[in-house]
Amino acid sequence: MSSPNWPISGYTLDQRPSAHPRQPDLTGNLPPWPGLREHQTNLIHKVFIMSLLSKLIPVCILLLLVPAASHGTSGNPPIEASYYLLEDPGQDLTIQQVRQRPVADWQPLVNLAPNFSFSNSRYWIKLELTNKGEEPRQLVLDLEQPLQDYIDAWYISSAGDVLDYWQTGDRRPAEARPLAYRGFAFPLQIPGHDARTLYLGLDTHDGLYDSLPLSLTSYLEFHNKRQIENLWFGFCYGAIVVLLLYNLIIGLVTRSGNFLSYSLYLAMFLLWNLPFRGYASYFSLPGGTWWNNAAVGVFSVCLFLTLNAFTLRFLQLTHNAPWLRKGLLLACGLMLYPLWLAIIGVYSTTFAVLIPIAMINMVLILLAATRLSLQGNRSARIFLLAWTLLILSAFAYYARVLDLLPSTWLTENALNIGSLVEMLVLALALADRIKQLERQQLEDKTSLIRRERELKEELQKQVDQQTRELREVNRRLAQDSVTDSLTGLLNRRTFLESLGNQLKHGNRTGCKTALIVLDIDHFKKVNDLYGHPEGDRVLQQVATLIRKHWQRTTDQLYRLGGEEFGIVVSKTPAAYLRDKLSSLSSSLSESLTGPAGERGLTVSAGVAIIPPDEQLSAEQVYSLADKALYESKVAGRNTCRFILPGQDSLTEAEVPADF
Ligand SMILES: Nc1nc2c(ncn2[C@@H]2O[C@H](COP(=O)(O)OP(=O)(O)OP(=O)(O)O)[C@@H](O)[C@H]2O)c(=O)[nH]1
Repeated sequence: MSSPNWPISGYTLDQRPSAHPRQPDLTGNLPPWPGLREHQTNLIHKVFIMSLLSKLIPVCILLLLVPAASHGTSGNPPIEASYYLLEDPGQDLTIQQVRQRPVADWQPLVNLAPNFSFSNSRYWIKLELTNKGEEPRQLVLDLEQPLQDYIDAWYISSAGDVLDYWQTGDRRPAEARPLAYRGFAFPLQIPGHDARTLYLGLDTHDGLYDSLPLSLTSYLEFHNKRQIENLWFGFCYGAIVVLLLYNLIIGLVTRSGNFLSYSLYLAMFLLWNLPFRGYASYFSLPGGTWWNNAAVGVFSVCLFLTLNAFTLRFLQLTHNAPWLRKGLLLACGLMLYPLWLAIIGVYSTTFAVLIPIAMINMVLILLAATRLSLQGNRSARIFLLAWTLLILSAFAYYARVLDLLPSTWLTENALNIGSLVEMLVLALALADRIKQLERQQLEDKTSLIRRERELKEELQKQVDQQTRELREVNRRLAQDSVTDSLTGLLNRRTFLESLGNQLKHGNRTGCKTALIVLDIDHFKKVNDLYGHPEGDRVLQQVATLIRKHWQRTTDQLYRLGGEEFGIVVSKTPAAYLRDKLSSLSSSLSESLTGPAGERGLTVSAGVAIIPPDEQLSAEQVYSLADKALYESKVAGRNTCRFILPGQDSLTEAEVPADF
């Protein structure tokens, strides 16, 4: 494989070019460098766009198989490279002064990923290269930090001539970059058995440095690494875009706040990550350098705001952990200040304020997820897993930067992998939440059906019970409507109807029917002498005695009104009735006593006996009995008269024995 010829231009320090010119090489031939650069640009663009669209899993598998590009040079014989660092607190050293500084002022740079963090100093890095071999070598010094604001680079020959000079950095136009690359890479050619020195002057907009990982590789290694890196980033971004669209569509269709806030979080991640990783520099917007720097701060804040919105909804903190919810809302409020700082372009202070708030914010989120996980919340456990994976990947990434872990493909891309896995696990958590909701809905529905059935059964029981009670009430009402409340005997309401029925029954069956009408003698006196309540008591006593004497189920006992009682009997001979009445009369005279114990209350009776062939109405029969009663009263009371239809009444003695 042939390597491109690299230019060696003979600029002196006084002939510093404003850009990096391409001059004929030592043999007088024009090098292919500018064309190569365009070729690289096109290639990287194509690869980036294609990989964004492709999102193919096999690419990922392929990447897993590719070993990481090693730091330093490869091949034989070796290139000797020494790094030195010089701090310029006053920012007033010129390149001439820097070059003249004694060796003792330079500190060997042991860690090839120095991080000056918040500092207003200017820093100088000197790279001394020696080619021990005979062949010329084409190398690239890769400064994999897309956010470095200003970089001035001088490439000096062993004779002290300036061979190349670049002014670049993310606050300078992307076209000024030595290589079309999201970071900053400096092409360095060194002839055989010769030495070169590269000076890098590093400065910031307002005093914030990020880690500056330096690596020296051959051009081919650099090129391969960048291609793979772009494929990998394209895959990650593509996957996130797919996730974003998928969740956004679900969120819009279902109007679910969980999906919408998660989509917003993904969108903010993309908007933050593109400038943060240096890919935004590919999009040549007017004022792009300003936008890219502002976007890192603005979308960092937006990332946390949308993350909090998602966390609040997903973990249902309003209900599950109200005080952590308040904490996150407070963090959101505080973040508005760095958001404003980022918008007005105060870059360093933006992050000086944002970083502590963001750290507290993350602790609150982890606290909430841990707390709910310990309470058995399944969604919180998946959420916690997602964040744990991201944090582990961040540790792996920074451990590599600090040389605590070896530089492998995995550790170099740990942050990307972690972010992607975190988002996938969060998407899984959302899917799981839907499953849980469905299960919950099914359980709710089942329990609702069960409860409905129970309620129906309960209602049916109540209806049955109330129906029974209603029937009982109706029965009692019906009973009460035909019962005399004082004596408990049947009242006059159904008397005539029942007597009529009995007469018809006697007609049909050939049985005699008898109606006895009893009346207490001189009852008025009882009331007058002892009072109405005592009169009531006497009426009850009479009713009790009547019940005792007439116990057959077919006997119908009535209180016809006042002190008058009626007894309807069937199939009973007159002699038997006479004996019964005689017994009743004796019992009455013995039992009916006044309050002072005096005896002598008597009753008179009239008995109408109706043979079965008689067609008399109930009224006629009652008139007959009443007539007989009247005759008893006229006869002096305390006696009984029997009467048959169409005949005169008979005394007890006149009643024939076989009648
Ligand atoms: N304590 C009480 N008295 C009643 C009730 N119904 C009617 N009486 C009374 O019964 C008495 C009936 O009086 P009368 O019709 O003159 O009959 P009597 O006094 O029994 O006289 P003779 O029937 O002719 O023997 C009246 O004083 C009525 O007020 C009742 O439910 N309770």
